[in-house]
Amino acid sequence: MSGAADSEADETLSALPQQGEREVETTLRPRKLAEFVGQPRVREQLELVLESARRRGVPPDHVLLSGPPGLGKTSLAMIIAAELDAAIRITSGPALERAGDLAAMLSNLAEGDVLFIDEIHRIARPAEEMLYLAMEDFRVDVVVGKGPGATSIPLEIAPFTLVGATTRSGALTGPLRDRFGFTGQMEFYADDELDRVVRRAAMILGIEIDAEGSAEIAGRSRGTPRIANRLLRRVRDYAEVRADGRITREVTRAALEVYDVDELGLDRLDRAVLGALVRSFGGGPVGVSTLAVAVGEEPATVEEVCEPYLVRAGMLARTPRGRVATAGAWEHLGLRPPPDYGRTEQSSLFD
Ligand SMILES: Nc1ncnc2c1ncn2[C@@H]1O[C@H](COP(=O)(O)OP(=O)(O)OP(=O)(O)O)[C@@H](O)[C@H]1O
Ligand SMILES: [Mg+2]
Repeated sequence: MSGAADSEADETLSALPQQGEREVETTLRPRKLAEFVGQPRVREQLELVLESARRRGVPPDHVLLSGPPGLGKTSLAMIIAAELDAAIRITSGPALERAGDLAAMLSNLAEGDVLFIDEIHRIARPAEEMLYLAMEDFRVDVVVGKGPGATSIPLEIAPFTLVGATTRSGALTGPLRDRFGFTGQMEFYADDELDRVVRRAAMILGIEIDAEGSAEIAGRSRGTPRIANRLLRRVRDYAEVRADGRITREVTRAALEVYDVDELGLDRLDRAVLGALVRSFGGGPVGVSTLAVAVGEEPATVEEVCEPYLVRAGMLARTPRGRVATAGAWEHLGLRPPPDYGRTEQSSLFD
């Protein structure tokens, strides 16, 4: 496999948004809860939260949306605002470096607005502390002046609903987490749900696709709508250039062969992680930082982007002592696990 093919596959399968993808993502974003495919639990819970608030005529409790990239957290945040007929103000944890930035946003909110903070686990400490009071009492303390003469002026803000999104709810501090009235835990999508995502996107983009074609794309999308939509566009390219424009199973298979997407939808990084785990560490257990160094990646990327799907695909187990490859991982790499594998130290770790 050449390096170029590697990086291409990498981008095709990354759950993170790629350059220039924002626009098409906006086109494909569901606008209403009813249009939002999958996540039946979160959807039902949210429906109740929103409907009850609507009936009482108050802004709903603050909502935290948690889950791996590309599962629809931003889409849901916008849907929440749309369902409430409310304006949405959008910012992100890294953008709120100074408490003053947050104070300005908060004091500009109108009653019932939705404030969406993406990557809320990356919010700086002073802004986070300001958020506590804002979430609880709809108040901010603005500090005026410096040194001994500084005074703090309490400022009322309009009742609003905070929607936070995070790929790492574990990285949130307890006090912040406790101030959300509802946490929606986003799960990976089932194949039939992704199939609906693909068919919906094909319709919006005017792509002709048959049932087998969309099922094939769905099955290789790592449980992630963002990847499903991206694979659809890459298969569309192939269909237009090398076939008659229509997406069938054969066209999909041939296209994904070109893009180096395997049947499980694993990408270069996934395979590198599994490969290192199996070949360099005998299947583990090994710490995530060590594993990340072995594949030349940030531990956070391995942990947040790569691992959740490997765990779900039954390739990797997270244990208190480190990461462990399952027998299935060896087999997926075309290797045979050692004869006693799974019956020795690792087996007790799978529990
Ligand atoms: N339930 C869904 N139904 C249809 N399309 C969806 C759904 N969820 C996500 N998508 C599609 O996937 C794309 C990515 O979703 P979104 O940006 O909401 O994910 P995210 O969880 O916010 O990702 P990140 O963690 O990277 O911010 C959207 O543009 C949308 O087209
Ligand atoms: Mg998002």
